[in-house]
Amino acid sequence: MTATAPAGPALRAEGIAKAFVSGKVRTQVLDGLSLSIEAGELTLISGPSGCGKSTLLAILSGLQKVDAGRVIALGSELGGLDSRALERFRLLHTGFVFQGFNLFPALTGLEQVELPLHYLGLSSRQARERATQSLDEVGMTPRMHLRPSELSGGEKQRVAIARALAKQPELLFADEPTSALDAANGQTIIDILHRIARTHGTTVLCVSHDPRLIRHADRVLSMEDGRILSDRRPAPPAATPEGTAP
Ligand SMILES: Nc1ncnc2c1ncn2[C@@H]1O[C@H](COP(=O)(O)OP(=O)(O)OP(=O)(O)O)[C@@H](O)[C@H]1O
Repeated sequence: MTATAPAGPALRAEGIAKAFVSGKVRTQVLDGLSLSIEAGELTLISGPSGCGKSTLLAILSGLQKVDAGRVIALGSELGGLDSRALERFRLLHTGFVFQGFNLFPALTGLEQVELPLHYLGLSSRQARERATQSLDEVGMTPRMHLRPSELSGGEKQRVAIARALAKQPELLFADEPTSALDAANGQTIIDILHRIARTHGTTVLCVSHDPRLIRHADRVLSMEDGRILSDRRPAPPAATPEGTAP
């Protein structure tokens, strides 16, 4: 399977629907939602709790299946891939950053980042090179030999971002990446995500309540009740004089 750089949007959803059934209760989370996500941009999906943001992200990243509609990622229709091909697509082309970091307690930062690179078939030397480069990019070189229990929340999230980044994915998904962090650490994570979109041309799709993210996003989609209510492009943050807080 190949996923060539698409001429159009990096990600497209067409009329997607998703419901969850628990006992006799059926919750229609998404009902005919369509959107296009442009390549190389940081797109933020915001909206109140329970409106379906995480479900949408899980569907667009191939983690969950739709009941109806289509998702086209990098030119491949995800619904047309069998589970093996879908797994391979996710391995080769996507990275995921979670609110709770999802790091292995027993592994150092460097080992966490190297692990998926072995699955990609890189040699130990190549994996080490790429992992150290990614950790350097998120400012974690001095602490890359520490385990999660020895790292702050912000540092753990930076390791998780380095792990996603080291795969050099075209698509990077982030689900509430700053919600477990204080203001300063949250800001660092936002800056890193923004820089990844800018310097690597990665398509970054981020779900968040965090209003600080809005002015750093190229585009903000506001969701409510499983629908996109607004689609806007915030003005880029104004340059601040050196030494003043942004
Ligand atoms: N696996 C599931 N089984 C049953 N219901 C689910 C499941 N996953 C999500 N839901 C329901 O779907 C709705 C949307 O959930 P989702 O997590 O997508 O919302 P969200 O906008 O990301 O919320 P939050 O901002 O609080 O994380 C909620 O009512 C939730 O309870």
